[in-house]
Amino acid sequence: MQYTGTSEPLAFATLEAIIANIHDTADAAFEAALQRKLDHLTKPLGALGQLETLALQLGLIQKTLSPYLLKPAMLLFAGDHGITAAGVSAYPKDVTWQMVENICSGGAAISVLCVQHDLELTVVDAGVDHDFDAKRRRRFPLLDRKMGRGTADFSQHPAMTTEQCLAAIGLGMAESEVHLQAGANVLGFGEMGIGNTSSASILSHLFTGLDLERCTGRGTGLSDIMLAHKHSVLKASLEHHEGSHPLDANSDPATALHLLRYFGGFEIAAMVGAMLMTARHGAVILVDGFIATAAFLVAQQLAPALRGYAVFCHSSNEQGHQPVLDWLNVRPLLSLDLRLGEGTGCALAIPLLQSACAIMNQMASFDTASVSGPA
Ligand SMILES: Cc1cc2ncn([C@H]3O[C@H](COP(=O)(O)O)[C@@H](O)[C@H]3O)c2cc1C
Ligand SMILES: O=C(O)c1cccnc1
Repeated sequence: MQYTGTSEPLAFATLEAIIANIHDTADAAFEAALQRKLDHLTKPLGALGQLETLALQLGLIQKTLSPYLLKPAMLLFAGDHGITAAGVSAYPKDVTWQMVENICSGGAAISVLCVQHDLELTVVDAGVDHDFDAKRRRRFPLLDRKMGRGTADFSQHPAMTTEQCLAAIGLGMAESEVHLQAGANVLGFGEMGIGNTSSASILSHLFTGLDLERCTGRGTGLSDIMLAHKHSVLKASLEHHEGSHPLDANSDPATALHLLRYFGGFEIAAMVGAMLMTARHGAVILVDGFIATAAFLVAQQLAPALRGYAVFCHSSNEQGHQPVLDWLNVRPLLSLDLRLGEGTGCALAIPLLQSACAIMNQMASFDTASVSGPA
């Protein structure tokens, strides 16, 4: 594939190489072996429902009949969004950096859930418009990897330059690789960035073909009037850039990158890279809510084999998430009416992954337990 206009051919070549090394998890013979093992466990056929589907997926990813979780970790990418100037969020932009500090101090939902579920949490400043105090002692590490001080306002300009977009993808790859090389075989990705449901709405619309209106929700809690305003801003932004990008998001990888650059964010691009690298290492990708799913749509367009590695953790209450999940034809593990992001759905799904492994590794079979199988 060719991506014209980049001054970083090396980064793009690296991206291509990583994509080329994401192997399809599909393996009919091995899947049959996993299914046989599940069917011989002491329970009626299929009685553990979605847990069985999950166990099977983990087995296929790890190519083992005895899947396991190793060093599960959460990477949370933060970035600011120029589109906030158009009044698309119920909260001020400063909440991004304030929440980054709160997350690192242990006070945010994701901080608490990571402690509860024994997940290593790393926060990455991918482009927050704030000078963090590098000397401050924090409970969770904050990595300074700024790609800029917030993206450009995409109602006027592309959100990122090509270089920034590729660099942000590279950042996500590098930070996830740190954990993958240390042995982690499951990574969850969170985000913090006031205004980022706007990016996610446009990307969801472009990559699925669902109506923009269906993909545009209240985010942090917009009123009806503010929601209508957000929709009109997003619609006008698309019209403003019409002609500068191909209409069909699914035509080729270069187009996918182009659209990510125009309407994405630093933290979303970093998630794209992190998801790709995780699959490249044969590890499990935990997909959180609406924003993470938008990143997944981009990443999947770049590497269709990514799909097999992704566990969709929950269905967000953000309008647009369930339709996108339906479009992807995936069934998420949880439905808790969350609408937060931060990776909270990933953390909450961890016990289910542990249970899926436990049934495969610890349940008796009809033979070993001398229990009669189906009549
Ligand atoms: C206090 C607070 C904590 C959050 N944690 C995640 N988000 C979530 O809300 C933001 C997206 O919504 P919108 O597009 O409407 O701005 C993102 O930062 C997302 O992570 C939060 C939002 C707030 C206000
Ligand atoms: O589902 C999400 O990821 C989400 C929803 C609302 C606000 N922030 C994130």
